[in-house]
Amino acid sequence: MIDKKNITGIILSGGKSSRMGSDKGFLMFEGKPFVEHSIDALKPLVSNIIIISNNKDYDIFGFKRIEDEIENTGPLAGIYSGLKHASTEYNLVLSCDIPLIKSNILEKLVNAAVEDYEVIQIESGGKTMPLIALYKKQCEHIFLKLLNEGERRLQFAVNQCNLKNVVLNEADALFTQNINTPEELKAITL
Ligand SMILES: Nc1nc2c(ncn2[C@@H]2O[C@H](COP(=O)(O)OP(=O)(O)OP(=O)(O)O)[C@@H](O)[C@H]2O)c(=O)[nH]1
Repeated sequence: MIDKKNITGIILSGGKSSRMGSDKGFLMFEGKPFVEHSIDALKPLVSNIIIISNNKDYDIFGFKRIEDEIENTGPLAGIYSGLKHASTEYNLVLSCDIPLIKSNILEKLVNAAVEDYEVIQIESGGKTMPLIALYKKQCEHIFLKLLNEGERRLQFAVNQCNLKNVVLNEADALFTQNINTPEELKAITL
């Protein structure tokens, strides 16, 4: 397993949250803001955490916050900013809208990094999840090239890398649910 000193946690907390109507990272679940669930899942596995957001409110969590290098361009640009500022070879990237996430799911990504993959992503219920994934820092170069060409699609960009999927069983898949709408929020808090 990779030593945690070689892994940075990168949390994406930008974007428009247009479907939710308010910044998803600050929605509450089980007494904690969503973003804190991502922070807590990362903590045992990484040596430091960077939050990628233009919202200064995220400074209350006490981690380094990086603003998007390229604004309003979606998660691909957010990951690019994170990888550019990270100083470790490996980087665990998480969105801020997966409040059920747990460290043992992320550990599966770290344990899979035995060969020379550039990206290792979760596959859950037949869906690939590049926002629950381990990225090598070197991906920043291909991502910048694609962004400069006008590319915005994260999965397209990830598919250009040497890629492995870690397939979750049905029980583990529950922990990767992402919450985009008030209805989805209501459903998990019932
Ligand atoms: N730093 C950064 N993060 C982003 C950006 N766009 C989306 N994200 C993050 O990427 C994850 C997935 O975002 P989406 O749900 O696809 O997009 P969104 O803009 O947050 O929400 P919608 O407007 O409802 O699509 C979330 O954690 C967002 O915070 C961006 O431009 N910059």
